[in-house]
Amino acid sequence: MGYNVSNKYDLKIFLYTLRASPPMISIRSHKLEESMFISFHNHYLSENFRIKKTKKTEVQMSVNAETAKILTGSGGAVLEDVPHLTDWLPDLPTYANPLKHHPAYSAVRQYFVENTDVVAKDVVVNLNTAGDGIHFRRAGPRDKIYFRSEEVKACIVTCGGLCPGLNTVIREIVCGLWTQYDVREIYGIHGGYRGFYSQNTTDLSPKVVNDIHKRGGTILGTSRGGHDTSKIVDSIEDRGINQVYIIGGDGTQRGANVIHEECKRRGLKVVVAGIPKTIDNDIEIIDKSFGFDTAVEEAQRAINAAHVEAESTHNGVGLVKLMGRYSGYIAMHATLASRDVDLCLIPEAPFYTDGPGGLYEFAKKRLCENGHMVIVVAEGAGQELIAESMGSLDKLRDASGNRLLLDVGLWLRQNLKEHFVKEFKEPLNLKYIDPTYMIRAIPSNASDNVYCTLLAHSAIHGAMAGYCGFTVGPVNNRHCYIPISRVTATQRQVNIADRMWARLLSSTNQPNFQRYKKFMQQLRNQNALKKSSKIESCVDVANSHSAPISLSSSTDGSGNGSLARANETIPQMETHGRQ
Ligand SMILES: Nc1ncnc2c1ncn2[C@@H]1O[C@H](COP(=O)(O)OP(=O)(O)O)[C@@H](O)[C@H]1O
Ligand SMILES: O=P(O)(O)OC[C@H]1O[C@](O)(COP(=O)(O)O)[C@@H](O)[C@@H]1O
Ligand SMILES: [Mg+2]
Repeated sequence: MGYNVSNKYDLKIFLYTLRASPPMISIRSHKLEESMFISFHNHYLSENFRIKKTKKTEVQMSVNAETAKILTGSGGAVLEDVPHLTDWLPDLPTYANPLKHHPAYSAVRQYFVENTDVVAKDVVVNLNTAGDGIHFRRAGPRDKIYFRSEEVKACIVTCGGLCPGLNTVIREIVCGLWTQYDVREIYGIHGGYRGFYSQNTTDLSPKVVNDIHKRGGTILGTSRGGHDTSKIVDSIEDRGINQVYIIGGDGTQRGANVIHEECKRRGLKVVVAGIPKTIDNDIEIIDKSFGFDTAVEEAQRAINAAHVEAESTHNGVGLVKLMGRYSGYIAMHATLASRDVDLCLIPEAPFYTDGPGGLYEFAKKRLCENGHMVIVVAEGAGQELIAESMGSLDKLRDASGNRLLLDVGLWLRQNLKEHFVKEFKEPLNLKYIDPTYMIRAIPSNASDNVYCTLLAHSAIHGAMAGYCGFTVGPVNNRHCYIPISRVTATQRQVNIADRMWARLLSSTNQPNFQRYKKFMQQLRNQNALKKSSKIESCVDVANSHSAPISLSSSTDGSGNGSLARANETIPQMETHGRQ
């Protein structure tokens, strides 16, 4: 079915018709301008809405009614809703929320959240179109719930990498269920998703979790990989679990969504509630992830140490590597907070080393001016540059399928040192600090603890109210239930065209590496040239039956292992590969 729209108002009318529509509807517009297209795109981009520019003057918008649960209010607000148990169990009985009689909460004037309360995804809007755009269901306790206290059998699992605050979330889910909803059966699943297959679980009660928020890590253990949907749901069914709280990052949330879908397919009265965890702050839609503040704060200690070391010696360079696989938020915020950093490198902002506007030139200038400098690098920065300068390396993956990174910290350390000796005849006093795991293995700070409490409480209120397949989190400072597929559809990254990155550039005065594309092209051309000449020499080597050359890592002056130098590595790898 096709709809023609020429402006946002037409679109609104179109949205009213969605609920009665077939799975896929397309709309075309011949009048949409670029700015309107971008605005549509920002408002509606998700698994539920797809927007494609098919021709220069034509935009096609489709709504995937199979995944979407889209509601429109009489004022024109669009709600991207989360699933509810009644979607597949329409006759479930409801019960009065016991919080009505809770002594602590009885003082709250408007305690229960109305079902019509929604939170706008975008708070900065155009005066003429205010109220348009996507909204999410506001989190919080409902007056009617879908579980009796004695019926609830809840479990909690933590998956993926560590993050400060995991224990606080566990603690607050347990204490919240126990004290607010009188739930007594709460189980801890051991070691991530694979823990569902093992026999053992831990009985959780306020007594067991009382002081766990003071410890880093997760008392339940965690893991990567090992997700088998049907085995997990079998285990949920066998144990009679009806509330599953899943704490983890993007991978974990994807896993949670398929568990939810399978529970729904089997017609089970089981809610799956996701609590987003990521130290990298790379989960879309929500304002910020828990543990991020703590990590940025802890990173200050490493940056301070790097600064002290650097300014105490001649040509002192402090190099700090921080976490951030695809998103450089920790590095960016740690740099902005510190003010001692001269150069911040993140995955979203490519850099290059040699020539005008490059890193070496900048480092030389900064050392001449100040005598020292501090560099902060996110672990995912410069991956393309390193891979190209070292020759193509295997793209290894961890058990969850995440790409394993080339070590940008070691690479920078070695290349900076070598370059300064070779080109400027000046040795650097470079101190490399790698606190990556130290910033995520600590307990959460005070503000993260409060944040974790809100997340946990929002999750239990949502589960008791029968919502499921949701991720909980603050959107514009208001906690919401967001469809899981919405937060996993894309990954949040630092927008280098945004004011925050501009603030960083103006505080460090670092170059913006505008010649990056040109530099990479030159590097590729050089490598291609080397490759063709090496193939010729390899043929000679093979003909003369010489011994194979093995690929080994070189050592630096102090005997520490280090990465092989780029222009030495390439011929060695190729010669070895051809034997
Ligand atoms: N697409 C997916 N479908 C199902 N499970 C997944 C998916 N991606 C990751 N997982 C599971 O989620 C867990 C955590 O994923 P991982 O990527 O390691 O960490 P994080 O959740 O922190 O991003 C692992 O057990 C992994 O098997
Ligand atoms: O060594 P591990 O446990 O695989 O963790 C390394 C990765 O974990 C992270 O902290 C984020 O992991 P998650 O995807 O689990 O949130 C990255 O910054 C880092 O690359
Ligand atoms: Mg992840």
